[in-house]
Amino acid sequence: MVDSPISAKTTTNTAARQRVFGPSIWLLLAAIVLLIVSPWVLPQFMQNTLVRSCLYAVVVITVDLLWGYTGILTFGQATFFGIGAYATGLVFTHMGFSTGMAVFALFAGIAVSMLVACLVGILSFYPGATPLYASVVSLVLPIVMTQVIFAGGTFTGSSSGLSGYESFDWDTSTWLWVCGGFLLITTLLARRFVNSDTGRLLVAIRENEVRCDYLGINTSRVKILLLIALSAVSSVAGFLYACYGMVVAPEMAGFQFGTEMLVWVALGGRATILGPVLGTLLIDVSSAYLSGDLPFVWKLFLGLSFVIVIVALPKGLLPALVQLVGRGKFASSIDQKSQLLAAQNRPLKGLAARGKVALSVKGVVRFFGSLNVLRNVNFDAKHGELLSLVGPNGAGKTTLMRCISDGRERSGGDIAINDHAIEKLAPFECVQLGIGRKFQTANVFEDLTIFDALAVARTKISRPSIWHRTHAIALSPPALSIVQTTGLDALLETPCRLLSHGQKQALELAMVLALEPNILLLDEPTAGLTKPERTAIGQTLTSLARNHQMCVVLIEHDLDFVCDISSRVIVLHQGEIVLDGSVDDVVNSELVRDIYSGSAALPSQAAQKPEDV
Ligand SMILES: Nc1ncnc2c1ncn2[C@@H]1O[C@H](COP(=O)(O)OP(=O)(O)OP(=O)(O)O)[C@@H](O)[C@H]1O
Repeated sequence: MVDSPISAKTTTNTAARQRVFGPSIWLLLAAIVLLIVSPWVLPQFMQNTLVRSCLYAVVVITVDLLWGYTGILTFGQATFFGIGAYATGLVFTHMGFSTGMAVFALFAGIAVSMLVACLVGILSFYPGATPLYASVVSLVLPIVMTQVIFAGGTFTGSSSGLSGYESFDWDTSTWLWVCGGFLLITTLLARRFVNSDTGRLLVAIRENEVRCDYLGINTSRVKILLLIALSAVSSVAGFLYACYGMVVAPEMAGFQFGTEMLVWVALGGRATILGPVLGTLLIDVSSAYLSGDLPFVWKLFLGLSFVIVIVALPKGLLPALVQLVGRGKFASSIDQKSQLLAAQNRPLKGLAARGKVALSVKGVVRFFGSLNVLRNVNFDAKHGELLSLVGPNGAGKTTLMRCISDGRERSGGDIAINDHAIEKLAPFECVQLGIGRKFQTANVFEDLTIFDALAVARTKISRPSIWHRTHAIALSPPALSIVQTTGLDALLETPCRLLSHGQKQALELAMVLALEPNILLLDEPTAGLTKPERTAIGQTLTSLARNHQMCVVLIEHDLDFVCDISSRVIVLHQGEIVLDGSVDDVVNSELVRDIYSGSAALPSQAAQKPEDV
């Protein structure tokens, strides 16, 4: 049972997972030295400000992970900072201070934050929720939190907050080491995390969540878990803030702070970790010095800088700076060569158990308001069958494919995949039953490389690590064959956005095949391809059906192509199946000719008696 290498470029079968260390070792050493010597070189005021800025920067990292990497625009991270701070303030004020109480306050803050994050996550990311809805929920969260604090009266200190409680008796330099060290460790862990398999998955979700869903990835769960983990980090920052400052106030959990953090992330550079950290330190320290002397001018200056950066440097300051000094793409710190391996002589891991019938469609109907797009569609498809769905524009072919791959799509009827009724299953759950769907227009991850896109496609089969980054993946023979025959294996480090239309189509097909499905749904896979590319795809599809016993269901407008490769053809017209037979049946059908010439009536309509009309 081995995975064999496929080319000179990929001639190794060493460990598939390798460690990733960023190139910023000098930056790290400089930060450590700066942190150690800061009490001797920085004035007291600056040290005080930096303690606060370091804690803010930790929360900003969580905002960057959510917004920059995963595409979740959130105003709510301030709330978790506030919960951590208030848990500490409340415990120290009402129960007294001791080391034991501090540990209790720390864990109480983390627990409450995680609980709130879980509720917010479920509300924001339930299947079908839009990104806008998630942002609105995150907007409401700090407002609710502030109102809860106000309503707490003397218990929470209402609008005045809590102050004057006892805390750790450390000097400023110790606090700076503790909080600076916390920031340093959080930054390193975050860099490591975003360079891991899971970091790559987060970018995929940001780039194309629908594609992830159809790759069998439960994106809602990923986002909820991420939110819960990051709420704990923000809560620890809040705990340290409350211990250090010995004061907590409603503003710490408020909407304004949540919004300011978004500005810091945007200014520093989204999805870079280091950019938002440096941006926060720079802006917060500058604000501490300048906002007292120039309160209005400083705010105006900050607002203007934000607008200018967003317009002129949409990626933020750090990426622009790095580009200026010619270091290429900032975020990329991975120097290992990516490898594709052939998964040979092993049972395919992703392959769902085959049913007696691959696909069963019974009485399926689909309405859009009063528009009846699918009417009582019935057919079965077997493994090893290459079934083409044809019909004029608007016949309902794509709608039927959507109904097969998403249990929530149809208005009525039953569909079973490998003998399992799909009921109301979401697409990622239908994928678990053995289905793979390729969309009409090439649907890949524009910002990922070809290798990364294929690696994301393997998420269902190979659990992504939160620590390591996989640099070698084993593809099933069909997926590998597509990659090799289309030359994508020579372009593994190329970002998908640079690929031609045909290459994107091929990559998407390879991604779907990497799932190791036994039922393949393809919506016009040859659209926009050249003749040789069409021939190559046709040969691959017939081989998938014949040699791998895959059930291939194909929507296609090119009838010559359909006739060349299909073992069976279904003709759909105005949402009804009007013919289900062999290629010869279609070629010789008067009805099909009439349908394509626009003069055919539906059999159900033709069968109607004049008095019924
Ligand atoms: N979300 C929607 N809301 C309303 N009508 C829709 C929706 N999706 C599809 N339709 C309608 O359903 C009908 C069938 O559309 P569908 O895309 O399934 O046809 P098709 O056979 O795949 O066409 P084509 O070959 O042009 O892709 C069309 O009249 C279309 O306008």
